[in-house]
Amino acid sequence: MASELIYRRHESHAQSDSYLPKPPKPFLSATRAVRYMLREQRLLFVLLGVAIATVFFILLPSSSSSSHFNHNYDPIPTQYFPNSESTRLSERVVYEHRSSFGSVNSGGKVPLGLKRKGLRIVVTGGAGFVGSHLVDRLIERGDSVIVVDNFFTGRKENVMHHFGNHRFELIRHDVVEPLLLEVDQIYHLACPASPVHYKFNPTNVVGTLNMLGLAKRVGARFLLTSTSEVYGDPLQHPQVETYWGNVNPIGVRSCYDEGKRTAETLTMDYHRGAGVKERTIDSVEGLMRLMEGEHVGPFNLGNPGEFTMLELAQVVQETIDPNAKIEFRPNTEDDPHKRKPDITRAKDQLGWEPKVPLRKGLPLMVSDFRQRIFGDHKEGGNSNSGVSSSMS
Ligand SMILES: O=C(O)[C@H]1O[C@H](OP(=O)(O)OP(=O)(O)OC[C@H]2O[C@@H](n3ccc(=O)[nH]c3=O)[C@H](O)[C@@H]2O)[C@H](O)[C@@H](O)[C@@H]1O
Repeated sequence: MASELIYRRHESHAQSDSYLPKPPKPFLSATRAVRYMLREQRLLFVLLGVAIATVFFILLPSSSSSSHFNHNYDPIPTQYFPNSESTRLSERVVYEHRSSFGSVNSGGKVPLGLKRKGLRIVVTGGAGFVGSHLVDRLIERGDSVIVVDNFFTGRKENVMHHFGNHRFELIRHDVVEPLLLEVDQIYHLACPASPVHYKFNPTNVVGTLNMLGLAKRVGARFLLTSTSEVYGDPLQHPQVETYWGNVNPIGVRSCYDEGKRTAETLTMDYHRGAGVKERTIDSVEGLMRLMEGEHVGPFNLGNPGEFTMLELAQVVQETIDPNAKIEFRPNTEDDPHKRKPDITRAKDQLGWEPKVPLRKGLPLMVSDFRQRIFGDHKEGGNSNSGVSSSMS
């Protein structure tokens, strides 16, 4: 195309004798342009124009990208960096990349390699106490989470703040019925966890079996939250993971104890396929470390601090409600007399140990429940949460 145009111009020069304009002298035209600009302070206006344009282009990307930040962008979570110093540095670099690309690339693409690929994770019992905190952490980390819960003791309100997030789904489903989902990881927490409930509910052996079946079918990593109840009324103190426990198989609480023990058995049976499990949890952090690691078999994740029920009730009075009444009631049959997890394995292999002492943790737990149940954001109110009055 370009060569054709040049050719035509040559052609017209050859044909026209009447008017031959002088070829422009580059030097002359430049001086003419300079003179033009100097005349009547035009140069000043040109420079002013350039300055305004520059300011515009500098401000525009940053202001538009800040709105991208608020709506589209998940910064790489801090836990993926080994220390806080490198975290700050890396985040700053990421934000800078984002703001400069954001204005150019209206599609909002993040440069390859800057964002960790989110996992698809199912959390059964995700509407419960531990489960909902776990879900918060997974969503915060950038994963896609499906909560499966029959709301037996859990509440929709515990996860409602994620409604509208495209990485969150909630399914009302009883895990005793099979379920087919495409996921990378399964946290199996669904369980009637308190004595009030589990006595009336045949254990979730079938639920565990279903979830293990799902894990096997889709090749997902599996984590079962078990319980220290599997140690029964222990004859060994403290209890290490290899302790087999002392459970009355026909007692009133045995449906829970034996149910979880069977769930552990099934998990290990499936593992001789592929699986991970652990016992007694008090920490979402510990759960996540377990899931992300290459460990197999039970881990005690619990607080090895020992106190009597009376001491616990007194701490409740001191830290939560001085007016809470302590009532003495008969113990449930087969209740363990003494229990203390040995957490050496968790310390050595996961680098995990509980960080929150009882006196600090109890008020935190109460205010968490208050917030969930009453939507109450105030600390130290007078309302009795019900935690203290029924202690025996
Ligand atoms: O440490 C423990 O011993 C227990 O800790 C947690 O239980 P937690 O969060 O304290 O109890 P809940 O708040 O009652 O959560 C259990 C969840 O499972 C759900 N669930 C229960 C029973 C059932 O059949 N299906 C089901 O989805 C409940 O609705 C609830 O959302 C774990 O979820 C239990 O697996 C574990 O045994």
